[in-house]
Amino acid sequence: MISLRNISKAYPAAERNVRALADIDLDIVKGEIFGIIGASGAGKSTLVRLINLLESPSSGEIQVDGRATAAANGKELRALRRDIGMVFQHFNLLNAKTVAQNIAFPLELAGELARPQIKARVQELLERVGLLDHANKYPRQLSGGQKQRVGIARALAGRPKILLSDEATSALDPQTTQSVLRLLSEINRDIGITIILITHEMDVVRRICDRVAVLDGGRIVEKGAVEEVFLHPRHPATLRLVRESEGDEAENGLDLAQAPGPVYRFTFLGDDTQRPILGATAREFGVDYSILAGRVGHIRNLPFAQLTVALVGGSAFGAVNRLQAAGVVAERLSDGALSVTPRAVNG
Ligand SMILES: Nc1ncnc2c1ncn2[C@@H]1O[C@H](COP(=O)(O)OP(=O)(O)OP(=O)(O)O)[C@@H](O)[C@H]1O
Repeated sequence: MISLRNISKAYPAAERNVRALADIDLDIVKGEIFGIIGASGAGKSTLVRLINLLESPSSGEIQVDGRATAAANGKELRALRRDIGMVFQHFNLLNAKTVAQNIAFPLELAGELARPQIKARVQELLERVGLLDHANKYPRQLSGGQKQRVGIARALAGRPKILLSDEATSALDPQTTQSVLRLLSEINRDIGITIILITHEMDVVRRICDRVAVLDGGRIVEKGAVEEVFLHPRHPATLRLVRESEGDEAENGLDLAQAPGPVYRFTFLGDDTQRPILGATAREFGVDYSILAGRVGHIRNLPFAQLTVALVGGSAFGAVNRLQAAGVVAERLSDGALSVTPRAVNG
């Protein structure tokens, strides 16, 4: 759908060039929701300007739908840009136009549809984003969430192949954020549009993304299925973003040397969270366990539970093996060595 091959971007500066992005390789697949997450200054905005073809990379190649963008002339570039609908953090609505006029605006600019067709399309989009009753209001009469729904409808107006959302929920409160994310997820499901979601919040990624790439210092430091990256972060930048989203300092302050036995982190995903497997295994192998830290929640609609426990007495080895055989991911945290048994996840 869209691929970035060995992309670097440097900005000229007085002393030496600022390198905003380096060695970026990404393949975003048709129909997926792909998250790009990074802290402030990681290079997200630069990446957005490259993906929406407003700037070109210093080196490397960007392809949209198999078409190389570098060689595109003015007309081709405009056509490629129209394949990408943009949703902005601060909505970027025209204040002097109504909701319906804002949504119609890109269609009028494109000049391909007659007035009645535009009207029908706007109506369809208003319904899609739940704003039928607000068509004639002006942006100042809308809540933040409603403004973003207008932004989403406008981005979809020209039937783009990709929706590029740049911090679309960053200006919204948590509840409104959830409803906007739900809308994006429904749109992805219903019309199969590819969504690229740029954010600094792991929570946004956890709620709706299929895959994620973590940007740090202009490089991708980790990428994969959200289940894998969120539950088993390997890079310190990813760990920081996960901890930030969870407000979870528990494992941070853990003194492994003080634990009553070897410490493991067990991860249960999907149906495994419903099975009483931990207690049954502990009984079978005569192992006691004390819970030192934990988190439970959902990744998209998939439940997960992650428990950090010290195993005491009995056959810890046998118990861990049994859990692993049952599909539980076990990571040993004590003795300095972290051994991970990766779980098979989609993607
Ligand atoms: N036009 C520019 N000229 C010079 N340097 C730039 C330019 N745009 C970005 N940079 C530099 O590139 C790096 C990445 O910036 P970018 O704005 O892409 O990060 P970001 O992840 O979007 O940050 P934020 O979340 O704070 O907006 C920074 O060091 C920034 O100072």
